Amino acid sequence: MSFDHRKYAPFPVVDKPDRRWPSRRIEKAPLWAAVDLRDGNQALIKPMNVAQKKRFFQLLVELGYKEIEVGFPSASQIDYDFCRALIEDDLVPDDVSIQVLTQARQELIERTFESLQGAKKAIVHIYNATSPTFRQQVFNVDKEGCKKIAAQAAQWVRDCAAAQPDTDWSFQYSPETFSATETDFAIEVIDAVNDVWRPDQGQRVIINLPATVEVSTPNVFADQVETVNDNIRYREHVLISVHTHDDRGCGVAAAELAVMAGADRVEGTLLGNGERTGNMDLVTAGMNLYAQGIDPEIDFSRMKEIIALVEEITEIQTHPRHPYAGDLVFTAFSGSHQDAIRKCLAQYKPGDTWRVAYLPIDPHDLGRRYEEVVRINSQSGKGGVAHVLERDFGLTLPRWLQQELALVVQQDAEEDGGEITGERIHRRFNGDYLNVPAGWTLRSYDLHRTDAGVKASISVGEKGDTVDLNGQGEGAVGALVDALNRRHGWQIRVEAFDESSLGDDTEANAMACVRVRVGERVQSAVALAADTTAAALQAILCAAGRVAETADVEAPARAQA
Ligand SMILES: CC(=O)SCCNC(=O)CCNC(=O)[C@H](O)C(C)(C)COP(=O)(O)OP(=O)(O)OC[C@H]1O[C@@H](n2cnc3c(N)ncnc32)[C@H](O)[C@@H]1OP(=O)(O)O
Ligand SMILES: CC(C)C(=O)C(=O)O
Ligand SMILES: [Mg+2]
Repeated sequence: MSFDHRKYAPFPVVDKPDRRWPSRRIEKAPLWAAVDLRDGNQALIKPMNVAQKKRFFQLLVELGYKEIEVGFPSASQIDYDFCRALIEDDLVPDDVSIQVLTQARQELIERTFESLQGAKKAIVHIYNATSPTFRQQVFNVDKEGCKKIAAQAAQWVRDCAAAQPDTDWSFQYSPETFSATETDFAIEVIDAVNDVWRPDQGQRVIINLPATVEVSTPNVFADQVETVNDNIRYREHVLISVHTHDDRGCGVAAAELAVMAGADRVEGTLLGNGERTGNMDLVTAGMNLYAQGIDPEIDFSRMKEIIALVEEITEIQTHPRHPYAGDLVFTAFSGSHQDAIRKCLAQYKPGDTWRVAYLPIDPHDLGRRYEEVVRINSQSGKGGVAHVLERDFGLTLPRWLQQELALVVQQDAEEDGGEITGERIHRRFNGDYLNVPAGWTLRSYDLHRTDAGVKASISVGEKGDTVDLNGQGEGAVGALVDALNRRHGWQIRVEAFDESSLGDDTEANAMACVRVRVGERVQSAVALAADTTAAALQAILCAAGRVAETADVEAPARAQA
């Protein structure tokens, strides 16, 4: 059997009874570093060319990222050329630092500094892997040997920087595979690097803690970060950064808990592109803050632009359920969700704190439309159908009619198997309730109030082919019902009747909805008209006409002819 979990060992828990991070809250955005052009790039089937890197860099700058890892210039001519272009064409704003990565090898470090000649400010980022697997199987070094690689490289970096004093240098060190390294050993290595760099003497230093491969639950990573935070030398003089990957699907969670555990800075990529399952997603992490009322300091209102550019350059499509960014993340198909969203949206006023069921943020903030929020399929209920008619066609139906229409729409959806558009619901509504059967159009009406009630003379039919119906009742509707009963020998009972006025932007001013019973037959109808009386009379005529059609009764004017 090859599917055998005994091949794997559990990651050891960290014994840390004094952990403080679980009761902390993130109250401001960390310093973000975008590594799309390096870590994201090294994961692409087709790595970026210089022109693509320029466009991506420009977007990152415009969004608000201040530290951007632009490549691995000692490894690739494109990355080298890109660095030169950024510097020589003066493409880096004064408040933005470019960052470059290199292995802890002298010739590579020297070439890296060469690529940065003339930069106003830059971050040189060195790494070596520190975990037992790497020490034993990849580098074949003991702990001392591993520490020496790091300290030696730190020295080369310091020397190279000293030779280019016009640049404002930051130094960054990553104990690669930190999360799989014994934490006390990682601290030893970090201390050895900082003993060379001396952040306490004014050198800006970033200590970046990578979950190169995510190997544990995020709480374990947070414990590791808090341990480093509490025990490294020069802590108050260095920035602690985290760089998480998403192998277990928790890259963002691990970074968030790490910030609670003391990290000042977070590295990631837009939409999470990166090696294997990806890097920590800057969009999700930033928007998670935003949804808690914290300024992410990045402009995600340009979400459509972010998605378009990332998709074009990475040639990777965004999952429709991708947090905040996917096509479907603001869409509810299920009935109870739609009902709750509709009720909350109706109560929400601009300026209120956002409290809308099932929508963690306002879709408008990311350039999305409320039109996408409620979409109808067989999982939908009356609330959703009503919402679509209200939203797209300005029609607010009474509850009993919502229920009736929703059943019909659900049948359509079940037969169809997919989504039912707003237009189709509207067509169904018109066909089943609103369209007037031939010969049953209200032409005019004349009402006389007497002591006995209302006497009505109602002209019905089509142009040039009308008849007057005369009846008496408590009101106009009663009088029409009386007239129809006399004419057809029916006993019409009005079971439900609702009328409402419509918005200013509609031709009709009033809507009436009726449900009548004629013997065993129940029929609902709706009418839109210039006034409420006309709407009520037309709705009754429409319902009567539908009953007549199925009972083989002629329309009044035709019967007369
Ligand atoms: C987790 C990360 O994302 S780390 C970044 C990874 N990104 C990349 O590797 C992309 C760019 N890299 C490259 O193009 C190449 O690896 C280069 C140009 C940097 C180096 O290429 P090469 O010299 O051919 O070596 P190769 O790629 O095979 O690297 C392996 C050698 O580097 C050593 N090495 C690997 N990482 C490091 C490091 N961080 N510091 C020092 N030495 C290292 C290995 O021990 C091995 O040495 P050996 O040849 O003596 O056994
Ligand atoms: C080089 C480091 C920071 C890295 O990308 C990783 O460990 O994932
Ligand atoms: Mg990485």
